[in-house]
Amino acid sequence: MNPVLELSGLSKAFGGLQVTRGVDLRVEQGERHLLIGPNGAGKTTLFNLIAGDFRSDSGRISLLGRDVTRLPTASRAQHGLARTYQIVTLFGKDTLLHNVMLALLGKSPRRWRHWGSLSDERTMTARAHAVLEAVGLGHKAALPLQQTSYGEKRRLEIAMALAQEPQVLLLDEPLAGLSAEERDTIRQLLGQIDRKITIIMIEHDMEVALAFADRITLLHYGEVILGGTREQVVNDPRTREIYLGH
Ligand SMILES: Nc1ncnc2c1ncn2[C@@H]1O[C@H](COP(=O)(O)OP(=O)(O)OP(=O)(O)O)[C@@H](O)[C@H]1O
Repeated sequence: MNPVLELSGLSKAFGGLQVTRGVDLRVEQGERHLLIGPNGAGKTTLFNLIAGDFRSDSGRISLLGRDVTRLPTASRAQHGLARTYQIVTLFGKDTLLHNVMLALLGKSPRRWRHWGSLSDERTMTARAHAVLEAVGLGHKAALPLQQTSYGEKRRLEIAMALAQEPQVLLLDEPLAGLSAEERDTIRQLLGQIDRKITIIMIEHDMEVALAFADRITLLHYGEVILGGTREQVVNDPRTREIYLGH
């Protein structure tokens, strides 16, 4: 099978600090792939390289069989990649509905024009409502975002990424800072995402993350230490030594 995402020899340094070291990674269609590693291992940097927020110094990124190494972030999104960020990056004064509509517009070529016809607008509004319903926020559509809880914002972020109908979704610590109840809501939400969408996730909550993952890659000092099935990586002594044991 062809991988949906393939990284070959990817490297990145910030000044003298080498944070990504010759990373090779293959992710197959529909896979739930977990990136683990101690703080500072370079996980978020790898997401930034994949999404195009940072430019790699060397190596190659192939998305759905296409070389996207030199493409800007927006083009990668057009080619099927969506991500959420570790820090909530939404428009606080705007309603939940408008936030989702902005995400929908981000995917649409209409973005750079004015609104199209009234029926276009109706379709867009209906889709935004459907996306909010899917993450259990339908009843809050008209509320300004700043009146929602942190957990709801994190759910909205996932909704906005899904609204773009990605083929590959990057989730950066979707459970960070959430209560046990909110974590459970996100866990269920993640479990409901269509298997056609490939997901790569960074997450430190091992209980949820391990239940979710098919395959795991362990990073340390920017380098892939090992990758394999969940069982292979969990049972490897290096995982305990470098990550789980700390
Ligand atoms: N824009 C930047 N400029 C300089 N150094 C950076 C930049 N972004 C990340 N780094 C450094 O790169 C290293 C890896 O950081 P990164 O955030 O990728 O790690 P991480 O594995 O995601 O960590 P965490 O689990 O704490 O989120 C760190 O030493 C960090 O300080």
